[in-house]
Amino acid sequence: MSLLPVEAALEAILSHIPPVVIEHVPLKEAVGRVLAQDLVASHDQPPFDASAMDGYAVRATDVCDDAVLKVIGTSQAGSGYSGTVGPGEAVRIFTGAPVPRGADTVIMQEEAVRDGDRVRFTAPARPGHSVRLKGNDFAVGQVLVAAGTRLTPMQIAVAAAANAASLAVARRPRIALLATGDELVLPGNRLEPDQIVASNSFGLAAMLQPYAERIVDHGIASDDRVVLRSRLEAAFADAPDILITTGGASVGEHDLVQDVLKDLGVSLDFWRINMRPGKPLMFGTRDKTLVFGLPGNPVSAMVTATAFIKPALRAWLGHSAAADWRLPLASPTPANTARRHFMRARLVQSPFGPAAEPIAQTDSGHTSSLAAADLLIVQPEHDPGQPTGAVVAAIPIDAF
Ligand SMILES: Nc1nc2c(c(=O)[nH]1)N[C@H]1C(S)=C(S)[C@@H](COP(=O)(O)OP(=O)(O)OC[C@H]3O[C@@H](n4cnc5c(N)ncnc54)[C@H](O)[C@@H]3O)O[C@H]1N2
Ligand code: MOO
Repeated sequence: MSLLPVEAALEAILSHIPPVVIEHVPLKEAVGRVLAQDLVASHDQPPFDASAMDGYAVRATDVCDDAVLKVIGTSQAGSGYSGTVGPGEAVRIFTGAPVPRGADTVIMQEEAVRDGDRVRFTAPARPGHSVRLKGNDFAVGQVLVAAGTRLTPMQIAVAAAANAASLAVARRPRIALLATGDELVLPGNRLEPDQIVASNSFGLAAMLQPYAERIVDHGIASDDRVVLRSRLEAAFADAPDILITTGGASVGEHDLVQDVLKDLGVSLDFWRINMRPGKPLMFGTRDKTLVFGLPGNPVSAMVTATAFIKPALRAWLGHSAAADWRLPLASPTPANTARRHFMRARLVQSPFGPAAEPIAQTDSGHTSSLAAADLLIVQPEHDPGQPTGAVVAAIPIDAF
């Protein structure tokens, strides 16, 4: 049976992503959200020519050898000097205060000798020095943060400086999770023989939380058609934007998820994707809900979520596509098969900078090696294997 290339599956998924929906959130809640409209400056910053130092505002041409100027007033932050600095005059000024009319330069107080209302300077005036010109930081109409940016604390600060009390960000999807499998029990229980602790929904919820308005974990459904149907109906009743199942995606008699999703009206593709780990993947839609059926093997579930669901969520939020990293190998990779390999690897510091150290483990049930990984090296189909130092593509596991 021929396997679907990774790109083809991703393209098919992305074709179902709805347009970004804008919502406005207070600045205090905006960090980590994806900006949906350019943040454009509506005022000049600084709004006036401002002093960068505590000192004296002067006309630079007045400050020559032995010149003594008359101090005619004070300009403080929040309370500027309303007059004009004329020839032979200076204004005492503080950091952030408006530079008064007539003055073009500020000389810091360490270079001034004050005597009553007179001041002279021990250093020459440099015209324009220590003056932050109006609009020097940003000017009206300037795009400060582009739509599609995931907001950092620095960008929240510039948005506040630009007088924005709220920001237009992308509405985040509501995500529902359902694990399937008779053998599964929740963490914290005593294990009976044949039981396995359900880990997928926990890993997925943690992975997807930064993208989601809400994640509802619908728990575990047994491999029973009636039970599975009612659990899926309950999950759909909430009208989630995205429903993710894990397990039951393969070809065994107990792999019922596909049938039941179809019974429930999901228009579903069942793909066998040319990748490892993570060959079986279901994708479909029901009304406005996108449905992902991930394989049950824990490494396959997390890797398919990284390769398909994270890009889908970035697109959902209008976030500019994340570029894979390019990193040198810290040790060689073995030859690949015909399937693209998302190879576990550590990020290590080599004498030449960061490098990818491949992890040999490839079992799709081996969770501890995935937990030790920082990266998934994306090894092309049929790759002959690469030597130490070869530059390879890698997905940083913890990146947005
Ligand atoms: N004859 C074939 N068998 C299998 C094929 C195949 O092509 N032909 N594909 C294999 C591949 S590849 C994968 S991946 C798995 C996918 O199987 P399912 O999606 O049906 O997953 P299950 O059988 O339900 O579970 C597999 C494995 O993972 C454990 N599991 C399931 N859910 C969880 C969970 N929530 N938390 C932790 N662990 C979970 C489960 O106990 C099994 O050990 O099929 C292969 N077989
Ligand atoms: O999806 Mo599977 O990982 O190749 O065991």
